[in-house]
Parts: sequence; structure tokens; C-alpha cells
Amino acid sequence: MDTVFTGTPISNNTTGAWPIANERQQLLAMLRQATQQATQSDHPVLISFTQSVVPCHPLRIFHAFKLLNIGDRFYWELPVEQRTLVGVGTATMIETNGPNRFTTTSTVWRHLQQHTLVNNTQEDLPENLQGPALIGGFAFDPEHPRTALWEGFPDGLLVVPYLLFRTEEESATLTINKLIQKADDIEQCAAEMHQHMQQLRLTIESTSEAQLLANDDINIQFTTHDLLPAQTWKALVASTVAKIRAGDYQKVVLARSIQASSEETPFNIEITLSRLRVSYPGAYVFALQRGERYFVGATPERLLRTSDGQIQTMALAGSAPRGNSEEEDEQLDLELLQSAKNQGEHAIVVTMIREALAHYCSQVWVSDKPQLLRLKNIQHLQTPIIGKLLPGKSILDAIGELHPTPAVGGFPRETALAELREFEQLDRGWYAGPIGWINANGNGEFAVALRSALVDEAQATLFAGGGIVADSQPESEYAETCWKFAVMLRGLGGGD
Ligand SMILES: C=C(O[C@@H]1C=C(C(=O)O)C=C[C@H]1O)C(=O)O
Repeated sequence: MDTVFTGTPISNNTTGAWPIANERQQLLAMLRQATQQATQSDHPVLISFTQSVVPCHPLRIFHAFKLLNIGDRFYWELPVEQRTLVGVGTATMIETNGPNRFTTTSTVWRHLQQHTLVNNTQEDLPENLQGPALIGGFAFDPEHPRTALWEGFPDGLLVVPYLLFRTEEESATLTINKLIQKADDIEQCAAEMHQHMQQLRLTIESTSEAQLLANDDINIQFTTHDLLPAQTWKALVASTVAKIRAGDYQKVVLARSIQASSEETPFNIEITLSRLRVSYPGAYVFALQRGERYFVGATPERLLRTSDGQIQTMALAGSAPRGNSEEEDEQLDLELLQSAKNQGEHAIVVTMIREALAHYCSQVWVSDKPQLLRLKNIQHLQTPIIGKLLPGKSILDAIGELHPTPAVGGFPRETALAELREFEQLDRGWYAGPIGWINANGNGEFAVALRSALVDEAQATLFAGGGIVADSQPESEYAETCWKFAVMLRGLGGGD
């Protein structure tokens, strides 16, 4: 069997060598050490074994992971920066509920690392492509009553996948993670890992990118309907505006949802991801599976990235459509940049993020004025924000302070959340929550899960919202949510 893993690139050179066979002795030594350590500490040990592979289209890996049939899959990519994480199966996971979910996750992750063995033979690889990583996300509001729609999506769920494919620029790795108990049979574990690697390699070899994405430009037929009648939602915007004018609060982001029902076939997640990554290369393209369902989207909003103590975030609020001609586009750009309503809505977000980060950073730099973030059919005001994380603080601690920003919640935060709980008439679930990853050295990146849908075979529930301030108009807010829905409607197979 070992001869299958020759260590040479496979036929069309788009997938890597999967040299686990060559490393078998090293893997066995690690497994042996893990069982000894588990016996001594009376605590299971996580082993994380990383190998370098030749970069390959991430959707080919995602598809091959499905055929392995070893558990739920996760996809996360920032195409423009070639940063990708694709995972399948569960070595271990951290599920949390309630308001302390971020700090609890952070504590459990630190504890788990004291019981982790990592192979460090690949010193030439980027640090972010080695060792275990947690990937997953969090619900928008742990205090919002749950409905059946989001069953299986707890307030926080971060998984160390059994298999994890990662890319950064030109490098790619494949990591196998496994939780080892003291009584585990290491020969059997090694054989099982081996077998999965072999299956993976064969599956990748047998599917070409062309085959996989053959129909991604063919539109599919589906119908849509508003879950809350349009008039009811617009009336809600009007009453929110009245409360803001009366001084109850400054801003609330109201969202709504629509349901798309496919007439012929279930929605195809690979094709959806392919369409999203091509149309929105500057967005975070993600999919998280829970059984038969996928939470999928392409969001332009970075919540927080940490890299060796440096943080990057952004204020993103204030929206306009894109023009149909260059002149119209320029006109809309100008209007957005000069709109007092949009600038005011945006400034609330900048101020809050600056204040929140003050507790977690030694220095914070905020661009002095917003710039435009242009997407396919919509554009936003964006202010980049960077800083230096205080020693001992983790990305998850900082997210606990930042989320939800007034870009997706409102201001003041608690009043806005109370309003949403009482009046929005929507179970947001994971929509507008943090989605992303964190690795063992504390680096990570979370996006705000916007422009997203919960896909359940032939049914999809899509979510979109907009910031309501004193001079918001119900009609234009409704129109804004329609531009935002267009991202996922196109992703699911609708025409432009
Ligand atoms: C709430 C959404 O988007 C957020 C709200 C925006 C706005 O009100 O202008 C702009 C970008 C996002 O921060 C969404 O896409 O559903």
C-alpha cells in the first residue's frame, strides 16, 4: 500500500504529493509519544501532523472531502490574498453557549494546547500553515430565542478539523489532527490515517476542476418570497426612525430574510462557492456544514485579523448601488462620499471600534476619512483600522469586545440589541456573527457573516440588513437590502 505514496506530484500537477507514507515512521513515533503522554497526564492528547503539498484549487479539495464521507466540511477563503482553509471531520471541538462564549473558547483552546503534539519538520513553511487550527463561528446574539431554523448551530462552535488544507500565497499544506486516548491502538490509528490520505489522493486525481465546476455558469430556476411582508418591514423601519428621532438610541441595523426555493434540484454548494469566489474575490467566501445544511456566504466585512500581535479591522457602513455606466458610477461614488446620512452612520461605527480596541491594544491607528469599498453591484464606506494587541490578549478576547459593532447591531449596543430582540421578528442565527479561524500561535482572522444564506437542500434562507439612522427612508432601506440579497441570489444560481 505504501507504494501509492511515491512523493511525486500526480498527473496534471495541480495537486501535491501526499507524502504521509514517507513520514510513516515519524507519525508512528508521534502516536506512541501521544499515548504515553495521555497515560501520564490522564488527558487525551491532540496530535497535529502537517505536510507540504502542491497548491491545488480549494474547491477540488472541498469536493474530495465530501467523497471521503468523514464528517462536516468547512470552507473559508479570501481569494484576493490566496488565503484558504478547507476542513473536514472533527478531531475535537469547542461548543459554547451564552454570553461568555468568546472567553470560554479562548480558555479551552489554551488548555488544549498544553495537551497537543505538533510535528515540526517543515520549518520552511509559513507559520500559519502548520499546527492545529480551530475553525467555525458564533451566533449573532446568544440571548435571542432560538427557532428550529438554526437547529444544530450553537452560540459558538469551533472545530479542529480531522483534515485541514491551508494555503497562503504560493504555499499549501495538509494537516491531519487526531485526539489520541491512552488506550488507542497506534498501529490502527496510523493505518486509518493512511487510508484516508490514500482515498483523498485518489479522489483528487479522479476529478478535474473542469468536471467539478462544469455548470457553474448555468442559471438555475428558483422562486423567492419575503418572510416578512415588505410593507411590514418598511413600517418597522419607519417606527425605528421615529424612536431614533425621539432620542431613544442613535442607530439600529434592521435585517430581514427571504426564502429561495429551487424548483428542480437541491442547491449545489460547490457551484455556489465557485460563483461567489469569482464574483467577489475581495470578500471572505465561506461555507460551514452542519449535517444536511450549509451556512454559506461572501462577506466584505473583516471583523478582526491578528498576525504576530498586529491587528487589522475595519468600519464598514454606509452603502450605495454601483452604476450601470462609468459616469453613473462616478456620480454614485460622489453621492456616497458626500452623503451626511451615510457619513453619520459610518462615524458611529468608527467611534465604537476605536473605543472597544482601546481595552485590548497598546496602539490604534484609524484612517482619517472613509474610502470606498466597491463590490460587484454595491459599494460601501470603509475605514481601515490597525493596532497592536496587548500581550496576553487573544483575538477571541478582542472579538468579545467588538462584536456586534454598530455596523450590524446598533448604538448604544444593549439598547439596539433589546430592540432587535423585541421587534425584528427574525432569528438571525449565525447571520452577522463572527466566522473564521484561530491557530495555535494565536493568529487568526474572523469576518462578519453577511451576504449569507442557510441552505437546506432545495431551500435557502437569505439574510440582509441595513443601518437605520434618524434620516433613513423605508423605501431606500428596503432597496438596499435587495442589493445585498443579490450577492447570494447570484451565488445560488440566479442570473445577474
Ligand atoms: C447588515 C449588512 O451590512 C452592513 C450594513 C451596511 C450599511 O448599513 O450600510 C453596510 C455594510 C455592513 O456593515 C448586510 O449586508 O446584511
